[in-house]
Amino acid sequence: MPSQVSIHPALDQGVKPGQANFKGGTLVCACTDRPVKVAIKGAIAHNHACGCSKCWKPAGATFSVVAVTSHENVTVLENGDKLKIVDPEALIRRHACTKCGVHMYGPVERDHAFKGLDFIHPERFQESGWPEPTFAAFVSSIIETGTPPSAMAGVRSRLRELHLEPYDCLSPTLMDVISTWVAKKAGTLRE
Ligand SMILES: N[C@@H](CCC(=O)N[C@@H](CSCO)C(=O)NCC(=O)O)C(=O)O
Ligand SMILES: [Zn+2]
Ligand SMILES: [Zn+2]
Repeated sequence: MPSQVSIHPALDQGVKPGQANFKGGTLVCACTDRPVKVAIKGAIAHNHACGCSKCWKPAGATFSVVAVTSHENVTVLENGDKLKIVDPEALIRRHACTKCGVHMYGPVERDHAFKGLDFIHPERFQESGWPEPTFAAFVSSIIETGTPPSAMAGVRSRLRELHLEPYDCLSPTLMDVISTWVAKKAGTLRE
């Protein structure tokens, strides 16, 4: 009997594997009139489901689907006048469509392990074949947007069923990248 817990409309029927040779495409917002279009010329990485309150999610989703790409891969193609930065002080400077609310790209410009990367939502690619999410991040954060703590065991169990290992921050790989960067900057790690 499949679980009734909903993670994201694009994942609830099973996570569809992407194509290894996916090299980008065009992200399109949800507007029917003058949609914002953003070209991503290159691979995307670290695709994951994110439970944080800041990432854009479609209606009905508990988690977002979010990945990174190099900033140099990102070009606004059409209707960029509709974009506005959600929170200029945030690490991820999410550029959202002011009409439909979809976040189109979010560069990290600050001195940080992720500097030079942009966060994007692969479900907005007009092309298919983007690499599937491989883990779930900030799972406990869904409580902040209204999921009752009593539902968390079911959510984590459903994520594991979908092969999206749940973490309450980022994946160990990404947390190691951040800590390595911090340690090198502090001079506690020299390798
Ligand atoms: N509990 C908070 C967590 C918000 C948070 O730290 N989000 C992460 C992950 S976003 C994509 O994986 C983050 O790095 N945020 C940086 C930023 O938002 O600028 C909440 O739910 O709000
Ligand atoms: Zn829009
Ligand atoms: Zn997030």
